[in-house]
Amino acid sequence: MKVAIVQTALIQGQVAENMQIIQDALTEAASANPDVIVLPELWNTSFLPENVYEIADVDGKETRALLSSFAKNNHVNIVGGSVANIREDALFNTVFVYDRDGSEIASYDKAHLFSPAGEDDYFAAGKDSVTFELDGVTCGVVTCYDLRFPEWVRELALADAQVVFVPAAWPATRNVHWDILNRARAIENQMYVVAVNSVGLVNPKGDVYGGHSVIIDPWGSYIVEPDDDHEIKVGEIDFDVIDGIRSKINVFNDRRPDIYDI
Ligand SMILES: O=C(O)CCC(=O)C(=O)O
Repeated sequence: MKVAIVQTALIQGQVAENMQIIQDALTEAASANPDVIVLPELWNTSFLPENVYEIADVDGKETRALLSSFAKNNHVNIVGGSVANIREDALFNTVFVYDRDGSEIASYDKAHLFSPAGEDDYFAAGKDSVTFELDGVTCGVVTCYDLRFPEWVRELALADAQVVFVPAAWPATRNVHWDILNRARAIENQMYVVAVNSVGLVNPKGDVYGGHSVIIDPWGSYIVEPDDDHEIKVGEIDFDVIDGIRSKINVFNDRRPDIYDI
């Protein structure tokens, strides 16, 4: 599975400009002929303008139209990062996923809202973990702060996810956490992690997003290395590597849910 990840800067609160940035990035990514394109978190509004509710996509209408037609026209799967999305008057941080026919095959609402930045003042939290099939491979998605909750990613592994996608808007000041947590989730769940962060935008709180988007294999090795360039990155996932590690050290056979209290 060839994966293209979009590590780009966004513009705070400027939905039309961000739409254009993402449309251009999709076009550039598609030129590498990938099987899947992955976008970062909250690419329509960025993280987190005060007027996010006013400028959010209602029922994901604009996002869905763009991603569905791009997926269909380019015959490519898209894990659509996330967008600020209003559903029944509540605001969610939602990932939409499309297959090569442009059909929406999944949507995921971020479950762990980043209260240190007040995300929970604006957004409603999702409560369902989600897996979906891309070209016959079971995949899952978590969004940014969700990465800090290993039990949430473990649920996806136990649902047989071979790849977990992590769209994010993760500040550069905590790149160390980001790097280590992504690797840990890949190693402990013996799966691939594809993590896609924005880069460079300075928001009103003074955060600079760190990039360091990566593809990590189940051994913890980088298929795409972390850096802070503004660019599309491409890497190949080899599913035999999952079988390889699980045939040597299989944590799923040896785990002891019978003695865990959580
Ligand atoms: O956990 C972190 O350090 C960053 C999380 C975050 O920025 C987010 O979830 O939007």
